[in-house]
Amino acid sequence: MSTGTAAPKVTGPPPETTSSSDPATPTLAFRGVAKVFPTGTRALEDVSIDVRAGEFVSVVGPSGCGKSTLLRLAAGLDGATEGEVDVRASTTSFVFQEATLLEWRTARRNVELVGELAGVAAAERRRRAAEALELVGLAGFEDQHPRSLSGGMRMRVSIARALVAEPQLALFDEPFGALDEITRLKMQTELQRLFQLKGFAAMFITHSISEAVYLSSRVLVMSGRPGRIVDDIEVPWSYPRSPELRYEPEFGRIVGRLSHALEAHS
Ligand SMILES: Nc1ncnc2c1ncn2[C@@H]1O[C@H](COP(=O)(O)OP(=O)(O)OP(=O)(O)O)[C@@H](O)[C@H]1O
Repeated sequence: MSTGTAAPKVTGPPPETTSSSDPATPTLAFRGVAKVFPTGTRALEDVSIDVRAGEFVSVVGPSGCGKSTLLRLAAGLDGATEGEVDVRASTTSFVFQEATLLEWRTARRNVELVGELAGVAAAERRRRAAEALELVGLAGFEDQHPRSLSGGMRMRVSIARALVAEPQLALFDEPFGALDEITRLKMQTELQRLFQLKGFAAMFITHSISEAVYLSSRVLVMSGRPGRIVDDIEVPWSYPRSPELRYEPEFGRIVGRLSHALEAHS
């Protein structure tokens, strides 16, 4: 048994042979995963999750229950102490709560960075970056620096940077947590549209139950630390979803069930 300082225990075939196109094979799978930090903190306990192509899975849970740890394991940024994390994606993108942009680069050059690191030719990089920025509604803002963009626009750049890599798996750690409510609702509408368009598998961490329900095909509820999956709720609506969905009685019923599950296991 390792203490969590070992190399990340992420398995799967080499990238060039991986594919998430077979719906029977999860793009991301946790199998009996536990995580104990060297400090002795037991963050996760017996977590098993499958996320398939075309699934948008949100995770909600009380503060400190291990949600970010779960995402870090999925990204290969840290290793499981017990169990296995199996990633079958040729490309994985990660979107953080902060947009984490390079301030001295324009929006376009922030998005181009992904291609630069991958050795993509300059003209092609530029084309892909322009396309990704247009997708997130930032056409015309390509040459602005992050400091002259609003919080919502900065997050759009961050999402464009994630999508330009054409990920099969996209991991989101509370990306809209720092935005005002109106911008947040707008970004939710945008993200589910992009999800439908691109068809990646998504794991999304949030403190907002209604955000989870609006965006997701499934919502997982974690218990208080050590985090375990205590509920797994399917959300019935197809994509794209109208913003008015939030006012449907069934939407409220699912939010209510999740709230009860959270309260019962906090
Ligand atoms: N590198 C680390 N070393 C030691 N303990 C850690 C480390 N990272 C996280 N923890 C602990 O593991 C537990 C889970 O942390 P994590 O950040 O995953 O929770 P979270 O559910 O994302 O929290 P929040 O909802 O407040 O963002 C916490 O008790 C935290 O203090």
